[in-house]
Amino acid sequence: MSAYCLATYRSFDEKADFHKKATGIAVGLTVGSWTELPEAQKAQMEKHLGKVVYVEVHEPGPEEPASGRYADITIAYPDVNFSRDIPALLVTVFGKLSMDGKIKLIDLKFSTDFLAGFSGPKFGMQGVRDILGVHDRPLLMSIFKSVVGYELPALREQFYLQAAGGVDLIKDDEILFENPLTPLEKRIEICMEAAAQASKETGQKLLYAVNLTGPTSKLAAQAKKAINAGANALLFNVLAYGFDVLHELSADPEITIPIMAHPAMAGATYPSPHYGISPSVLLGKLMRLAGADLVLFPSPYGSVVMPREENLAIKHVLLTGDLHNDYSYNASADAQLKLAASFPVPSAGIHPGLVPLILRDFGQDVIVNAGGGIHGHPLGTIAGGRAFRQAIDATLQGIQLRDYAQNHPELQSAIDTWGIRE
Ligand SMILES: CSCCC(=O)C(=O)COP(=O)(O)O
Repeated sequence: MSAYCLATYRSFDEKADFHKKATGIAVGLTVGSWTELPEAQKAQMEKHLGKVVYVEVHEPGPEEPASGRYADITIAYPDVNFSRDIPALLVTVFGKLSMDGKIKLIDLKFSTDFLAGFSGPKFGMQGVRDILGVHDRPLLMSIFKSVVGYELPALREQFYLQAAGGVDLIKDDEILFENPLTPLEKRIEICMEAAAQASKETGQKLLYAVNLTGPTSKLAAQAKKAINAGANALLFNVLAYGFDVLHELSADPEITIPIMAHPAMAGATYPSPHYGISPSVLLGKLMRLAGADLVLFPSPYGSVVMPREENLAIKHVLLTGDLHNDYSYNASADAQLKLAASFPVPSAGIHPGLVPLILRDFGQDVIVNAGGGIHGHPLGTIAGGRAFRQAIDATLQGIQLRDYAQNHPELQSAIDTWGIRE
């Protein structure tokens, strides 16, 4: 049987014949034209022809505006039409189509054959936990803040304060690029030194995700330079460089440390209900397929807000969701293709008073991540980390933050500053 990748779209139009539209997509994005072809050529082209799998029309009710009329359309694209890489798939299923009126790509399912071209996250959630030796609680990450224009000693101090507060991971700010004040190798050297110093005090291991930047053709070499300098994780702005670049980095056997995907620029693609690509595809399926070990995305709780159901859909595809389709499902081959889970990192504007909500939605399989919520703590950065750890401990023990805070001044001070969201 031929193999197909499936794309589902939500198409908005007040009057369109959506079945006709679906056929237009299936034919237009594959063989170009069909009914006009002579029979002999049809036989030859059949294996390249896209198929309409499903059209479900939503007619607006009496209270809804006509502009609310839409259809969910699923098209199967024959694998034979594209190479085994994410750019080829995306250009096939949503290249020109992304510019053709109100239409959003809301799901992608991959054939077993297509999935076979990807090994997914090298470490994944379990591998990151194994490196850190922490298996029984959510992890805590902090973000460097105000680092542009700083010199190495100031950076070292900021790193140490974050680490001493008990965080498990520290990431560079995504806007910290290669620069003369804090060049990559020097930055790694002083930060790993500070990590070792803090580790003697906290007894914890720590991952430092250094921002991998520069011209695309030099990124793999830069990553290896970072590893030689002692880096134990990489931060990568995936959407600025492209999913295929992440895939090449994650598949490179000499890149032996976890890769953390930053969502910078994702807001140019997912938020509109009518255009772009849904978050569970953009920040979920494609990130995991391309090999991100950890994936940051806006949370439903903080300063850059994403609706909760979209967050939960990202969580599902990063952790458990099968990426294959059922249309050309090959159970025995697919069993070998289980990709490791990517660690979800809901972020932006997170403070300790949000921890119960985060754990309610994500359970233990989450990294609680904060920049301002750690550095902005009134008692300082170390207290900021401690307040988060206390909020996590309290929530895991089923204790209300307010009660736990009575004997934990760092948490109390955080609650006084940011409050608690129920
Ligand atoms: C929108 S997800 C990326 C989060 C991020 O990188 C960040 O710097 C958030 O910082 P904050 O001070 O809002 O915790």
